[in-house]
Amino acid sequence: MKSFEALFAELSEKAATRPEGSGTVAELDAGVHFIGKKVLEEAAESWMAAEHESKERAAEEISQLLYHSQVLMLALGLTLEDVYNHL
Ligand SMILES: N=c1c2ncn([C@@H]3O[C@H](COP(=O)(O)OP(=O)(O)OP(=O)(O)O)[C@@H](O)[C@H]3O)c2ncn1[C@@H]1O[C@H](COP(=O)(O)O)[C@@H](O)[C@H]1O
Repeated sequence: MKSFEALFAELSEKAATRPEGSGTVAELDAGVHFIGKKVLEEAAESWMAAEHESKERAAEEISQLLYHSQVLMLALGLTLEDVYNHL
């Protein structure tokens, strides 16, 4: 199991070292407009899974929403603290 902080550390490392085959690097290269659409898509899929599917499916979609949100943060150069400051 991976925590939100551990995932962000992993993705930050990928963004810095740009390993071959990383989906995160590909998504960062695609840019904020592309990443924003992924965030919106996963938000919609989380909602649909919550209303019409199972708790397990909703958890899966929410995990993807968190992942794409972190990629958006990286694309903007935001840290976890930048976001936590608003919680
Ligand atoms: N948690 C995730 C994660 N969640 C989602 N995704 C990506 O987001 C895609 C899901 O969006 P899609 O729209 O393609 O999927 P979909 O067809 O809508 O699928 P569903 O939403 O219907 O299930 C997946 O194919 C992955 O590419 C993720 N990619 C990576 N991670 C984590 O990030 C780490 C680094 O990944 P890489 O950069 O690829 O090495 C990995 O170790 C993982 O832990």
